[in-house]
Amino acid sequence: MITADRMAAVDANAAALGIPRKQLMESSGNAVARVVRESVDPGDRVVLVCGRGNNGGDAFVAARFLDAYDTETVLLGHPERIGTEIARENWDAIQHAELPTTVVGDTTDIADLDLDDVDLIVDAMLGTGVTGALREPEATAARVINESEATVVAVDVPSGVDADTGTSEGVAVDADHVVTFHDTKPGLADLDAAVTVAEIGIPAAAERFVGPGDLPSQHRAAASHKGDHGEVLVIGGGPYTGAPALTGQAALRAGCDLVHIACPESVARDVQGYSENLIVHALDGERFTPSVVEGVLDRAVEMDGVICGPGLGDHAETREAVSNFLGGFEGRAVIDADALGVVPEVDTDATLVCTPHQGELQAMGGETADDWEQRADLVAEFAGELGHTLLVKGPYDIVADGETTRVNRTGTPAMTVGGTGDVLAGVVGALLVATEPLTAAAAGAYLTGRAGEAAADARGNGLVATDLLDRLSEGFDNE
Ligand SMILES: NC(=O)C1=CN([C@@H]2O[C@H](COP(=O)(O)OP(=O)(O)OC[C@H]3O[C@@H](n4cnc5c(N)ncnc54)[C@H](OP(=O)(O)O)[C@@H]3O)[C@@H](O)[C@H]2O)[C@@H](O)CC1
Ligand SMILES: Nc1ncnc2c1ncn2[C@@H]1O[C@H](COP(=O)(O)OP(=O)(O)O)[C@@H](O)[C@H]1O
Ligand SMILES: [K+]
Repeated sequence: MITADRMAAVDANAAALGIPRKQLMESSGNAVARVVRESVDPGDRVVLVCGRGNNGGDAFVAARFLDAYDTETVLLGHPERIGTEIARENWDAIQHAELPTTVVGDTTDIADLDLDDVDLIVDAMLGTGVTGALREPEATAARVINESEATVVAVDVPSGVDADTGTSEGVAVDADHVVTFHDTKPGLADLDAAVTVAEIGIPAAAERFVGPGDLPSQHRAAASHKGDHGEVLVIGGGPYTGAPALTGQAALRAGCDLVHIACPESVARDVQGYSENLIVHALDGERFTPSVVEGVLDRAVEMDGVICGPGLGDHAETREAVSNFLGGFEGRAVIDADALGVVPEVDTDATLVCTPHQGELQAMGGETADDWEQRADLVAEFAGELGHTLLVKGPYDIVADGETTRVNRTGTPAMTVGGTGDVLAGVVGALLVATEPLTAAAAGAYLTGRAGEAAADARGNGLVATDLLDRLSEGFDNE
């Protein structure tokens, strides 16, 4: 079962693996033709009613595999308005091959569409790209299709039906058979139609490994204003000063508008000294202690997200302070480094993403394995028990929430240098502001690894964590 959004992401991941969309379209069209051939006899009349998107593109391909039949490929709308290059190329191919086609909307009107003596209609007007009720001429075409005696084979989804919900806002094609691709869609379950799930050559890797399709959109409304894109609080520092500053700057580089650092006054000036981009709030004392938790909670509740842990140190007072903080916090937080040990013991209403390396995972009570597939199963199980999302760092990062597991392969051994985990925590914290935990963790691991690769290209094993900061925003240019 796969949703339309997830299908689009998997599509993009397949392309990044070297399986271009046009190849997927070829496989889809071939699969449709195979089902059509099982439903008609040679010489039967087959009409393919096509839209201007890739759903139509699938049928332009299918037409090439149905040359033995009396086919007619009908395009609703002018070829100039075909919306994608791969659909356009497949339309041009059947034109050059002189397969019979009709264009509706210019000279021919949809009402002239004669489907009376047709044996089989391929419904390729709309698939997962439908928005709202069918407009014209698709709506009339759907009615003409439904009134005909022909067998109706729908491409991917019956036109007008929402692939995720199975409902339609207006008229929808009533199909006898649906040929859907790669995996079934939630909206097909209750349809009164036979459903064929066709493999179209998308490898499991496109779903399992994090890819460009898993990155949240970087689109921003022109009318955005300060703070719209995230205000986060880093709770860190104590013995260490670099870690919270790395985390805070990484959160900015991952798109946050405002980053606050709550750190002990003993290191506040040092942390502020790293960057004017950070807003530093000094906490009484030399480490994070229960006495300042109340004030930190008051600030945290104003934020879109929190990153707790970088450089906190593991003093007993600090562990108690983290425990008290999580006991009172109900928002979204990344928990990293020395704060991780507290998570299994504390009862919190917060939505957490924990980012342990394998040693920290074991200290939390989790199990690990050298083989990443075994590790993935162990981490998924532990995430389920914890009730939080885990990002277990390593050569392959394992991201799991107990329901879904993704594996991130980006990164380089040059990233074992200190501070890269602090950068990762900042990236995940920034994404967690506006993205679901699993997606934020998967995308954070992917982007941090990509930045590490870019840094290693330039500096080899001499890369340092700050090299990643400049390269983070480069990774966001997903297509
Ligand atoms: N891995 C995969 O997923 C693969 C997917 N593949 C195939 O791609 C399909 C998705 O393609 P897609 O994204 O181009 O969208 P699609 O369904 O053709 O519709 C877009 C068109 O519909 C139109 N339109 C929209 N709403 C409308 C309305 N209410 N009433 C009327 N028109 C409306 C819209 O017009 P516009 O709004 O742009 O003017 C645009 O022209 C998918 O279902 C599968 O078949 C395969 O090739 C292989 C692998
Ligand atoms: N051997 C490796 N190969 C690829 N990426 C790695 C490797 N070791 C660590 N990384 C990456 O470096 C980042 C920080 O991981 P790690 O060094 O374990 O964290 P920390 O800095 O907290 O110890 C993660 O994004 C991880 O994927
Ligand atoms: K369709």
